[in-house]
Amino acid sequence: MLETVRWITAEGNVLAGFEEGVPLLPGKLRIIDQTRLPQELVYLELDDVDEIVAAIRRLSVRGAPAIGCAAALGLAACAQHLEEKELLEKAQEIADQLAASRPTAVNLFWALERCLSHLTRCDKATAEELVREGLAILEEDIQMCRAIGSHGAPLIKEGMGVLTHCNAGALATGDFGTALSPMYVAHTAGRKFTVYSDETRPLNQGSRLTAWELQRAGIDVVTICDNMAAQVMKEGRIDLIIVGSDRIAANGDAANKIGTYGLAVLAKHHGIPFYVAAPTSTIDSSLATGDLIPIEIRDPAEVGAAEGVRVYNPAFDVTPNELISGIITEGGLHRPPYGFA
Ligand SMILES: CSC[C@H]1O[C@H](OP(=O)(O)O)[C@H](O)[C@@H]1O
Repeated sequence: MLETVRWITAEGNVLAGFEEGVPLLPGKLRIIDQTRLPQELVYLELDDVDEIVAAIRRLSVRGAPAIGCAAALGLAACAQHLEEKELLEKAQEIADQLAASRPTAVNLFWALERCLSHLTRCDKATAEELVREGLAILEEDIQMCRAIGSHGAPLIKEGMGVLTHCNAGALATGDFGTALSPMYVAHTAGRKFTVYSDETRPLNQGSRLTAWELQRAGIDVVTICDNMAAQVMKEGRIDLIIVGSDRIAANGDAANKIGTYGLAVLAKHHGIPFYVAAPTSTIDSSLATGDLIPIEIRDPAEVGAAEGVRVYNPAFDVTPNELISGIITEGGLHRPPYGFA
């Protein structure tokens, strides 16, 4: 278990789901600061919207489901400082600030919208109601990730080499992860396999986070540089690829960390099955195709180029549905043609 996103009450109760009788306010959004991993496991406890936005922007908390969970509980943490009479109006303003933190992961917008609409349906709009809804979103995410694990685990056979990109593990979700969840389930079932984890430049979520997660779990993991993936496939070391996603369009086109599209093209060339794992909260049915998915362009400084040299730093790319062998959600393994109405 990794307490990526939790609610911590003033009494120090760490909550993933709602517990009757536990005082919810005053409380704070508690996250693992992923910028400090793998050297240090440090928690941040936040209840200020500017600090929460900054934490999402610098990837202290990251990964589509984790960002959604953090935004929901972050909204609640900020709302507890509001007067009840102004809560509905100010909660919308806080949600707008949180929504402006990153553009690609649809879970961010889905979670905020769900919390605000919950508030309008309540007899009385209170911060405690926002905590309850945020904890419901978190608990549902954890269960969705567990279900993804059970649906995806049969793909991982004894002795396989499994390649993954970036981090779509427990750290990117409420717990268990999406792409890594089938690996955890297969490992628990006693199957032996090796995970090849792309370092995933420029922020190295793979070498820093995925390798750390899998090593902690006792799963055999090999870190490779991104530019080694083709050779590793050519050498026959990879039997299966499973990646996460930040937003999936109605036709199954999937946005994920930059470099994923290239892996899908290589997988096609080498005849390697390529799967995307994501909860249905990552599906954006309002977008017909993946070219409509907004792609975050991040700070050039992250790339570490020579002073004064121009840098292009898109954080995501889109894999067309025809390159995706299957999409694993909590509802099961979807095969093409995809149609997420
Ligand atoms: C389970 S969503 C994980 C997804 O999010 C990551 O992006 P970032 O690290 O920038 O938040 C990456 O695309 C992962 O596959």
